[in-house]
Amino acid sequence: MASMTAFSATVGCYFPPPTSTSIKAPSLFRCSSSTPADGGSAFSRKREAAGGGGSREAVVAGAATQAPAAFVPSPSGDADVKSHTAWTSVRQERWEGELAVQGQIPLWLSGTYLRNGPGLWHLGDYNFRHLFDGYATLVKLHFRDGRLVFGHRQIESEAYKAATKNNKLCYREFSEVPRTDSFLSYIGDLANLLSGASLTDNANTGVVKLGDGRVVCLTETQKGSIVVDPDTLDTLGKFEYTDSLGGLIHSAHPIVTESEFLTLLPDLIRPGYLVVRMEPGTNERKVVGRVDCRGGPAPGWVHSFPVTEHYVVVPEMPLRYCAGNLLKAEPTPLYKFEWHPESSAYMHVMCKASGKIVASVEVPLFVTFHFINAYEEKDEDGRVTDVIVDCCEHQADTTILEKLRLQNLRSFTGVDVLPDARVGRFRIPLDGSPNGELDAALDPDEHGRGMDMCSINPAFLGKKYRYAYACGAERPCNFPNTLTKIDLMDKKAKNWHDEGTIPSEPFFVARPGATEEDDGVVISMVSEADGGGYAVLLDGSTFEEIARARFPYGLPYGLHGAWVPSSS
Ligand SMILES: CC(=O)/C=C/C=C(C)/C=C/C1=C(C)CCCC1(C)C
Ligand SMILES: CC(/C=C/C=O)=C\C=C\C=O
Ligand SMILES: [Fe+2]
Repeated sequence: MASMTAFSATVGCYFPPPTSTSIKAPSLFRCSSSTPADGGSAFSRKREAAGGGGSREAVVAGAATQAPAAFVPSPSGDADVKSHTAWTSVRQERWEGELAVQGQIPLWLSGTYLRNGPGLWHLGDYNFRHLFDGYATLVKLHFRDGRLVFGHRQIESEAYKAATKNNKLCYREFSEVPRTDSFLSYIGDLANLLSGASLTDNANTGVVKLGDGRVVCLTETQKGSIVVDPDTLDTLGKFEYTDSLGGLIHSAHPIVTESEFLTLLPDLIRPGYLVVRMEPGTNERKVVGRVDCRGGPAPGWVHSFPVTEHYVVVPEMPLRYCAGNLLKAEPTPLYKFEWHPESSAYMHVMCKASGKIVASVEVPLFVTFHFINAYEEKDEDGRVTDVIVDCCEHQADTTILEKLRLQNLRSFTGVDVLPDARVGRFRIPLDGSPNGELDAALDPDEHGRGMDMCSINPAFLGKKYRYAYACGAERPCNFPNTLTKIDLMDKKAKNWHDEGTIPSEPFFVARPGATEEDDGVVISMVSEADGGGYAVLLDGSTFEEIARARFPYGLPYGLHGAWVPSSS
């Protein structure tokens, strides 16, 4: 599709032609109190020339030009290698406006797609190390009557506000730790470190719509649960858990439906996990049950976990939390985690109704961030014999964590460096057998041996399903760069690819009234190499592109999204 050169001015504002380099915001659209005290000055362009990879203009909204390319040094120190837009900090704190659409947005698509992710990776001249360190950038695509309004805004976590006010890191992020002097001056004493007071609340991983309508941005620290307004993207305040379950961390990916919010609380003191459930309209989690770890000095990392109709599956991955690493100032090779192959890997199956463990099996070693789905398999008498669990599996290789370092992401030279991944399918027997199986659900070459950032039709959560949408690889690459529809029945994949771009997680939205599993659209936001970007809509069934809308400037890579349907 040809790209558009003009943008609509009906909702937001006029964009000057992309060649312009000036940014002048109409005062109407200037940020108000949310603008960091030091405004643009804390984010000087000097850093780009110095190889920072960040690109942050004066903090304005409502007016934009094509983003200037940011320069980062190549591994050899050559300053000519441009940082891909996906790994370049968001250029301004917020923007909102209507986009010109090429193609057809289905008229039934009415609501807001929200996407969250780490979008600001520097403070002044200081550059963060890891993709997961960035301050949260929340993006919306509001669809109505075939039209599209786009907006983005930084989430005003305590960590973000303190960092922008003081122009330095004040809380512990995924890999970044404040320097002792600034840390002590801001936070206080060591007790605050142990109590979790110094942990980040930077809600940069995902966003969920609770059954009661509240929209919450999340990360892996419990304090990083932040309520936002899905229309204005305003930060409304902390989501406070009113129970007394304690703990500091939880899974980044709760299972959220109209009727419940289920999550896992890893217990680092007495290695295990609490499975907890929260009813819509409340802030109180109740314990469903507890799983004790079978191996290792600590629980395995639970970035996500799967459920079936009747069971919660608790994965015990050999990539385990490490309390020692948590306290270290410098990042270790696996950050806050440690790889313990000797501890083996396990899958525990808990009955949702009783909290009882119905199976606990040893499985082959595995590494995953994201479980795709799970379901119960029955025999001819209707008895459940096995639980099937699918995930984006990194071939039991932890190097993917290192590949997500910004320096590595920014230094793609055309050499293929993305480690292989596959759709890993676990079979967990419920007959008391001690072992479960793990195999590829389809030939990984179908999707270029890249596999992550998945979604399914939410009506098939926990049920036998056929289709998954995810990012695969068109090699050579250093990061998944295709949108891929996986057919788990035919064991085939269909791939969409736009050379040089990085698309974010393909998010499936079902057509209201649909009877086929893949009747709907798939939404993704695409970052181009040189400062541009666009939203793309694919038909969920044919996987053909049906619409695209250019952004005024490209956005950094974002992680996970949610759909908030229009209320009328
Ligand atoms: C963005 C993403 O996918 C994961 C983010 C994970 C984060 C921010 C984890 C943070 C943590 C700490 C700040 C200390 C405790 C351990 C851990 C949960 C890893
Ligand atoms: C970006 C990512 C994990 C994000 C967690 O929320 C994984 C990418 C894996 C690449 O193959
Ligand atoms: Fe995730």
